[in-house]
Amino acid sequence: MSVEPPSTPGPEVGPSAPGGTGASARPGVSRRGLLGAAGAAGVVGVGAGLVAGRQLGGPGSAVAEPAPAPDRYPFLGEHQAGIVTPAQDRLHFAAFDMVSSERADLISLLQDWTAAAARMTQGHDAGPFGATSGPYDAPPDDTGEALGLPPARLTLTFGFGPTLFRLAGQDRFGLAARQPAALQRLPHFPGDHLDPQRSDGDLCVQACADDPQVAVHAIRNLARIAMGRASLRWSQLGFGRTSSTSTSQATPRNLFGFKDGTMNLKAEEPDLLDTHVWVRPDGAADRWLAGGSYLVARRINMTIETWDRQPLREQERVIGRTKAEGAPLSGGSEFSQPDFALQGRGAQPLVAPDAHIRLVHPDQNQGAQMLRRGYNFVDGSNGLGRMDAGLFFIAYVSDPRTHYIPMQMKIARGDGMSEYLQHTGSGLFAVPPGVTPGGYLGQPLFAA
Ligand SMILES: C=CC1=C(C)c2cc3[nH]c(cc4nc(cc5[nH]c(cc1n2)c(C)c5CCC(=O)O)C(CCC(=O)O)=C4C)c(C)c3C=C
Ligand SMILES: [Fe+2]
Repeated sequence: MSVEPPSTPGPEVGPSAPGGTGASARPGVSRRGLLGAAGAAGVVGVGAGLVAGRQLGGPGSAVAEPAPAPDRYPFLGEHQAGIVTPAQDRLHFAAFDMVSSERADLISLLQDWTAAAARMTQGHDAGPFGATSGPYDAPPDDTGEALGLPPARLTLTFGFGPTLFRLAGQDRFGLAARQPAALQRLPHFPGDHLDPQRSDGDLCVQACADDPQVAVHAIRNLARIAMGRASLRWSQLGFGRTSSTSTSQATPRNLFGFKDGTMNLKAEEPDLLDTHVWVRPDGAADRWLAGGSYLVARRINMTIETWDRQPLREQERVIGRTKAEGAPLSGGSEFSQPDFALQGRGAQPLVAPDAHIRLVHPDQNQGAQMLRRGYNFVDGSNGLGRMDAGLFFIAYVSDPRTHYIPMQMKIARGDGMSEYLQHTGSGLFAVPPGVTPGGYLGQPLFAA
């Protein structure tokens, strides 16, 4: 893995650079850079890279340090990190609206976000000076609450909403001709109770980490950097992952108490990811999205108090799986394929006709699969003794028209689980491919 050295100061700062002796320099050591050595070489605005490879015992020692579990993921790559990356435990998801209508501001924002994301995902402060260095009479280029914290496997995944391309018929940034046909506001589904203040947005950022403070720090600093160009529209915290995205992970549980993520697409299935997650462009409009994906976000409230009063038999009937092991009610163990034809007493199907796993199974959806990456949330209580709780559903798909919308319509119309759900937020975003060395997020979108 390549690593990033502490950044060199910009020329505008001169003697107040970190470690400098200028009268306006702040005392103190520049930041998390002490902890985070690995990095993001070659990214716009970020310094050149070094090669990692610490050895125990110093030069000449024959004993190589055992490879530690990675505490950070590379920022550069063919695809953005945070999609097939093993799902971390915490989420801070944010949607932004552009407040500037200048194309140059959008591009400079994406460049600045690229540089900051490359730094923060490697455990560094958001800017080259850090929270406690730099000009004493200027705001620090990092907010400071992640000082001393490890990278915590932070990933930052960026997306573009339909309104970035066209808003009220207006081509705001000269991008209208590049709006993919699939990138439209999601349709209204039966039972939707969407809050506009928790929906849509020009841009989105999914911050995932194993430490909530690291995820929040990242979003906060991206919002700070965006000031004057984009502003926060809405955001959502998640405290526990509800899916596995790698066979190396145990299946977690959602707030209904059931294992969630058993049949999810996994990083170890590249052929299926090519078919169901990564975009295959079908024309000039979406060519820039090759290697990218679509992110579906749905804030789904779960009436857990009502659910908790249901007998175990009913809970298992609604899901179609056992609560203990997560095995299909047709038999077998967690990873067994359900047998939807198998009947029990009274010739009733063992997996009920309106069971969730029957309705969402690929066989019932023209083979469509998705990579789910959702999180449990509790946003306090409503004053009537009920928690504002649920599942912040995130899914990555190659085309929402075939891989999300028909399935969601089916759930909304006929899934026994819908009785316990209310969709309160929604968004669809095109997720550009990963950043190449020297490039910036979404750069192919702006290419001539
Ligand atoms: C439109 C897509 C889906 C929504 C919305 C959705 C909401 C939702 N799901 C659960 C709980 C479980 N879902 C499970 C499996 C599952 N769910 C979807 C899609 C949506 N779920 C798919 C595609 C699958 C996998 C189907 C398959 O390939 O066989 C499961 C079973 C365990 C698992 O396979 O992950 C559970 C449990 C909740 C609570 C929820 C909304 C709050
Ligand atoms: Fe589901």
